[in-house]
Amino acid sequence: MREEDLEIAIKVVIVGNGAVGKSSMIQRYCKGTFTKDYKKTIGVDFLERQIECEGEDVRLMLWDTAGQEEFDAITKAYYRGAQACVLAFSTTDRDSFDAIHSWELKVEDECGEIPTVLVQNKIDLMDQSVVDPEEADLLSRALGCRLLRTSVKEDVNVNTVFRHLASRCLAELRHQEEEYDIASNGIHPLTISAFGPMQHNQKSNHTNGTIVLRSGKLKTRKKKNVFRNACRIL
Ligand SMILES: Nc1nc2c(ncn2[C@@H]2O[C@H](COP(=O)(O)OP(=O)(O)OP(=O)(O)O)[C@@H](O)[C@H]2O)c(=O)[nH]1
Repeated sequence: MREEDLEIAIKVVIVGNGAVGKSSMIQRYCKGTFTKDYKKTIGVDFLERQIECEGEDVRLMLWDTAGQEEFDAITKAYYRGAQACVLAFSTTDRDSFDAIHSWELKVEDECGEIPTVLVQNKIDLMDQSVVDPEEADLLSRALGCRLLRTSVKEDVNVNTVFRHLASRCLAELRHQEEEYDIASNGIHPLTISAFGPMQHNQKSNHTNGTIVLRSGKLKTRKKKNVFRNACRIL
């Protein structure tokens, strides 16, 4: 098998309070649809989309998690193995903005530091905004991630969110591949593992018929966890 036959798979988790528009964002991105009805997510949901990014075939696996606290125990398990994260809040919901730090901590607890984007959704309702634009900018700077303002309803900036994350992940991957080359004189040690909710120490598994190859040994950096879990799939 040639390296160009391989595809890069990125697991992205979308987190944030209930009703900020997480499910709508994933539906919009993967299916091109939008519905006004609110049906709260029970536990987790999953959709995927294939894109081309910087000359690479990338499969984005988008994990939609319930924003309601009652599902916290279930959803946390699904953060594991994620390589990127969307932190979402709503323009019209102050609590959802105030809760961003705690969502960030929950994800970091399970995944370490991964490429993240802060998303302010529902900007079509800017006239009802309860979040000062400067506050949102400050928060994104404090988190060290980019802020993107979206309207899933009007399809504004949704593609940019996922393209930005894919691009950040590819940069991390390239960086880590360079580190391998140096560390292993060009020999890439690989193990096989499955994506999805998995234990930190899980090495080999098979779910949904998808095989994910992952690097067996990475240079460890403090809490940096991009692509420690999975990168290229058949
Ligand atoms: N005006 C407006 N409404 C939106 C937008 N995005 C989502 N909504 C609406 O907001 C409501 C909640 O959207 P969901 O996508 O179900 O929210 P969620 O974050 O997945 O909620 P949970 O599943 O409870 O975590 C729905 O009625 C959507 O139609 C947007 O950009 N603008």
